[in-house]
Amino acid sequence: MRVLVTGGAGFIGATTAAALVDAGHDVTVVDDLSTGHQDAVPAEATFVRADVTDADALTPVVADGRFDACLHFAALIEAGESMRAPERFFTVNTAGSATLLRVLIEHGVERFVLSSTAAVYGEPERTPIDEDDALAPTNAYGESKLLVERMLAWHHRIHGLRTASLRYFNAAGATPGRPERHDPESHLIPLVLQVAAGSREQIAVFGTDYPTPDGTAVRDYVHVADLADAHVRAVEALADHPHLTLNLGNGRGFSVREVVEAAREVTGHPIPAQEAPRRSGDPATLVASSRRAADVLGWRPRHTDLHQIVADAWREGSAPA
Ligand SMILES: NC(=O)c1ccc[n+]([C@@H]2O[C@H](COP(=O)([O-])OP(=O)(O)OC[C@H]3O[C@@H](n4cnc5c(N)ncnc54)[C@H](O)[C@@H]3O)[C@@H](O)[C@H]2O)c1
Ligand SMILES: O=c1ccn([C@@H]2O[C@H](COP(=O)(O)OP(=O)(O)O[C@H]3O[C@H](CO)[C@@H](O)[C@H](O)[C@H]3O)[C@@H](O)[C@H]2O)c(=O)[nH]1
Repeated sequence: MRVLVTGGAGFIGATTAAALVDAGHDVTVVDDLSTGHQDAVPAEATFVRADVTDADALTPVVADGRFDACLHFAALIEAGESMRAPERFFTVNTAGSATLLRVLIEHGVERFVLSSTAAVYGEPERTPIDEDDALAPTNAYGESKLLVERMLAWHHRIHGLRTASLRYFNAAGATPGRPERHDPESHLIPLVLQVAAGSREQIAVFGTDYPTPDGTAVRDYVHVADLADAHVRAVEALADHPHLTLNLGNGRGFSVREVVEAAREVTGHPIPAQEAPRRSGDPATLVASSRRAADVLGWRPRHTDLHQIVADAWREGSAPA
C-alpha cells in the first residue's frame, strides 16, 4: 500500500512508519518538525516538511502521492497545556484533521487511521474501559480528538471513507534508534529516567491519596512497538472492517510507585521520589480492555512486562535533558 503518515517524525508515528516499511508498504511522512525529529523518519520513507493545517502545502503531496491510506499522528499532545491554550488544540488537532480529510477525500484516498486517545473517556465509569463506555473528556486535548472521531463517522457515512480510531492508553518503551523525545517532557517514564540519567534531581509523585492499592495513580503502559504493530494490522483490516474504534492497551495497570520502583531496578539508580499534590484532571485509574482489538485485528501486545518497557526506554535514551 502507498501510505501517508502525518506526524511520522514523532515518537509513535516514526516507530509506526518503520513498521510499515518493514511490512512492505511505501511510506511518505509529512511532519512540520514542531516536536518531531527528522532523524527518526525511516531512511526508506519520503519526507515532506509541511503543516497539516495548511491545505496549500498538503494538496500537492496528496495529489502526487496516489495514497491508499493515511495514518494521522500529527497533533499537539500535552493534555495539561490544552487546559491553558485550548484554541491551539482545536486548531491543530481538530481543524487540522478537517483540512487533511478534505484534501484526502478530494484525491480519492480511501482509508484513514486516527491516533485517538484514552483521554476521550475522561474519568472512567469502570475498569477496564471498553469502547462503548461513556465519552466525557476532562481536558480540551481529549475533546479535540473526540471531535475528530465524530467527523470520521460522518466521512464514513457520506463519503464511504474507511476509518479506524485507535484509542491509545499510555505509550511507552522504545524501539532501536527511536527514543521518546518530547520537549517539554511530561510523561512519567522519560521523566523518571531523566533522574537516573542525572539531568533531573527527583521525580514528583502526583497524588498519593488515590483509591488505588498504593495510593498513586494507575495507568496502562503499552509498548510503542505494540502500538506500531496494531497500526499495520488496522490499516490492512480496513479492507474488511470499514469503520473501527479500538482501544489499545495492555489490559494491566501499574501505579506511579511501581513505575518508579521498576526504573530503580532497571537503572540501579536510587531515583529519589517526592510526594506532590495530584495533577489536576488526572483520573485515578485508566486501564484498557483491548478485547475488541484482539478479536478484530488478532492483536496481542507482546511487550507487556513493565521492566522490559522501562528497560527499552532506558536503552534507547528516552530521557532527554
Ligand atoms: N504519547 C502518548 O502516550 C499518546 C497517547 C494517546 C494518543 N497519542 C497520540 O499519538 C499521536 C503521536 O503522539 P507522540 O507521542 O508520538 O507525539 P509526538 O509529539 O512525538 O509526535 C507528534 C508529531 O506531529 C508533528 N506535528 C505536530 N503538529 C503538526 C502539524 N501542525 N503539522 C505537521 N506535523 C505536526 C510533530 O512535529 C511530531 O513529529 C498524537 O496524535 C497523540 O495525540 C499519544
Ligand atoms: O512527573 C510526573 C509525571 C506524571 N506523573 C503521573 O504519572 C501518571 C502518568 O502520567 P503521564 O505519563 O503524563 O501520562 P497521562 O497523563 O496518563 O497521559 C498519557 O496517556 C493518555 C492516555 O492514557 C494520553 O491521552 C496522553 O496523551 C498521554 O500523555 C499520571 O498519574 C501522572 O499524574 C507523576 O506522578 N509525576
